[in-house]
Amino acid sequence: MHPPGADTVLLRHGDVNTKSNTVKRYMEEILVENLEALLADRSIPGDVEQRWNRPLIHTTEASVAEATAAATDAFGIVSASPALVVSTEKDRILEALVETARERYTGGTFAIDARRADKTLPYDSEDLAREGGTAIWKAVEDEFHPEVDLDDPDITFGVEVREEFAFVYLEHVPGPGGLPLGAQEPVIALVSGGIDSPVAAYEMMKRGCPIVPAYVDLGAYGGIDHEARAMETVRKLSRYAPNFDMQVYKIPGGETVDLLVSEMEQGRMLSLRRFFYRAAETLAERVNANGIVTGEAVGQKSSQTVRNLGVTSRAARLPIHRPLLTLDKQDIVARAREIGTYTDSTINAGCNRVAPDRVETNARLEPLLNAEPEDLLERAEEAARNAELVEP
Ligand SMILES: Nc1ncnc2c1ncn2[C@@H]1O[C@H](COP(=O)(O)OP(=O)(O)OP(=O)(O)O)[C@@H](O)[C@H]1O
Repeated sequence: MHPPGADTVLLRHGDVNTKSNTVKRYMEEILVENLEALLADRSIPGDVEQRWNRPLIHTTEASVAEATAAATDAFGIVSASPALVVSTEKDRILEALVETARERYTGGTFAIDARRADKTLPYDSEDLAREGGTAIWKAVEDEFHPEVDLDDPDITFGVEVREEFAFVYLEHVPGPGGLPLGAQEPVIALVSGGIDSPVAAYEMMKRGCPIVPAYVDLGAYGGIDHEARAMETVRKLSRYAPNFDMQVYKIPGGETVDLLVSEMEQGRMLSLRRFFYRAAETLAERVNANGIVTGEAVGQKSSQTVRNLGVTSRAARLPIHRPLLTLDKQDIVARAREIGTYTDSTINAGCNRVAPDRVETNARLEPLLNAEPEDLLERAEEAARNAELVEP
């Protein structure tokens, strides 16, 4: 809900504010580019203005809700408020509060949340809260029984007074927080189309890392549905990053999977992980990426016991980032729903089909190396060199 006449979106960032001025300016520039790309991608009219601490989107009242929704998909944005912009004169602000209350207040408790960045003005935020509260009260008391509740109001009238303008708004729509996408170096995201890996990729994007998606084609153990699902999740992630290339590297792994299934029993899932990591590392060298991200979480699967993660991780020298490491499955599912990558049907394909009846939970490196094909890692390197780029 926004005040009548609201045609501006007031944006707040969080971690960007903790940076030195030079870094902050750099990150704000990236943020503005990303916001512009999100608006353009969704055909929402609007100009983004880079402002110290509070970027703004100037749009139309008809598009202000859509612009707010797009802005709260931008990594780095903590919250956004569709706002009416008025001059910093106190009377003009009170008038805007009254107009907003007349149009939007429908009874119940209310509060005013007033902030003033410009300390040279002849009034302070307490004056605004007190006089604004009285003005709203008078404007609606004939029709309703207004009541002030500062702790848990039904409606909050926000006022933020900055150097040149004051903003009046009714909501703080939460954004993802984090850092603007592109503020960090890219990482290879191993995506399987399951529930976990898209969430893990999203979490790295949230910290500013562009992702280079990589899907390992498991041959007969994967199949067209498996691949289609992986591509679908990348498409969903790309909605958050319209100005970043999200083509998928498809790494051929079918022959190696067949070999692992025919030659190994207990440790085969671990050797398959080693194949993934080494292939991802080789791809990282090829595309100048600086890490690998997976959707693994401690103990979620037998290949994800701490011992097994320790053993399999030795296949790569690059760091393997596991942003879901300590999350419970239900939290990951909730996150997947929030970001739109959740899929509720399961297909019997991918790693589940490769898993042997008796799984290894307590691997040791030496016996695993002795059991797996001698050229496993060379195969992974070659597969990564042969990876083809496909449109998700
Ligand atoms: N075919 C694949 N291509 C690329 N990466 C994969 C593939 N299969 C698995 N991975 C990566 O390995 C991780 C562990 O896979 P696994 O199937 O054991 O676990 P998971 O927790 O069920 O993951 P997901 O839900 O993402 O499939 C995945 O999160 C993903 O990062």
